[in-house]
Amino acid sequence: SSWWDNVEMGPPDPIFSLTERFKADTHPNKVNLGVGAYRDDETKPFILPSVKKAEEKIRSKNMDKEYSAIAGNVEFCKHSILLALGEHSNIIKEGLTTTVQTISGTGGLCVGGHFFSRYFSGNKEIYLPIPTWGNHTPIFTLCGLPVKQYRYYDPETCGLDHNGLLENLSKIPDKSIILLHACAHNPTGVDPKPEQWKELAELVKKKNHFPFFDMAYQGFATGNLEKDAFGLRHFVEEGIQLALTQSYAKNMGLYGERIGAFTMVCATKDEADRVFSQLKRIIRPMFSNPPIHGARIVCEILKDSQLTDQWMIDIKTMANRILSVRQKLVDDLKKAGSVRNWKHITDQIGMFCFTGLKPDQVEKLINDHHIYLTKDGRISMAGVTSKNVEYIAKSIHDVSK
Ligand SMILES: Cc1[nH+]cc(COP(=O)(O)O)c(/C=N/[C@@H](CC(=O)O)C(=O)O)c1O
Repeated sequence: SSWWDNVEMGPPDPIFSLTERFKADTHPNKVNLGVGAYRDDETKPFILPSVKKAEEKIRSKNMDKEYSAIAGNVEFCKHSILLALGEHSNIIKEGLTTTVQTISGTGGLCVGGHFFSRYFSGNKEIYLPIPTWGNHTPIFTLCGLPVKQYRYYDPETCGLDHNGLLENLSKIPDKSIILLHACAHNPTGVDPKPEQWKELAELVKKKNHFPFFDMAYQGFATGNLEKDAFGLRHFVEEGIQLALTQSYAKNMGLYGERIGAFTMVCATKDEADRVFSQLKRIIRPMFSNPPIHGARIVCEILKDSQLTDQWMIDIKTMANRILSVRQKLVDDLKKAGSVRNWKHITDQIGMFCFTGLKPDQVEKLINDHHIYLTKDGRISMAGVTSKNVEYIAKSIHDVSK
């Protein structure tokens, strides 16, 4: 027998395996609506003009390749929490937040998950929305945090199950950890409205739950950084302590640079210092210190108002293209003869659309029409362009009539 006889073949990742299947497909009309990565109208990856300018500046500085600090680039961490909470945030001024640089959003969730698993004194279970991003459960399971679920999406209305959400979170044990998508919920594209965020904050305060915000799409949902951070900032204004991860993969197109941040909002400066010291003790054995290039790009953009303005334009370019193809897809579905109600395609926001297609219909889309999407019927709107939208509409109509 050999050493690794006991190792079974693992199942393919639901999201990343789609890209592999798409690449292997030679059909001329193939379309990739799988991974949540922005594509321009030519289905090409998009390097933001603001990122190109930032990299030119970095290149001209001939910077070294020395190790980053364990907690990452200090300037990057400062800019990140200011971006999330706003320039006028009191808790930042009072030193109540502590931020570390992480391996993108996934890394932030993992560092945070390990911290909760090691130190949380409340109900050590993390509640994830139904449905949620496919990697949330594996991440927190890896961290040794038991995963539970709370009602979030209403398949009947293709909208938020607001009453179910409140009722569910009022019934679970006090002081539970609640994972919240800050904006552009993945996979449903359904976000709470401001009034619903306010009701949720009331409940969280009453139950003394601990929110863990996952903000992987700030700016991408509505094209507006402040609007997309409404829920997060309202919770902070209500005095709720919380954890936050940020990712620059989508809103700066820095997917492969793996640049993100984890922040803990604390009760006192002293608590923030102690939490910071223990976050570093999780990071050091995990990846020692984070990559330098992505942090430098983010710093160049966020510290220079001209580059920040350009970034705002770039974000609007992406958000607006996605908004336009949402409408076009609904129009083309009608043209194709579909009589179903596809209103949710334009009601939903951010990168994804939760079509409501069932697994057998998804399989037909992949096998008969060479259109790749995840089993749960999620499509990444970024893969839809003015050139393939009619084909996609006809194909969806064909499998759903
Ligand atoms: C909600 C959410 N949180 C965190 C991440 C992590 O992204 P990172 O690149 O680690 O910063 C993603 C990525 N989602 C897309 C890509 C992926 O699955 O990794 C997706 O859902 O397609 C999310 O959708």
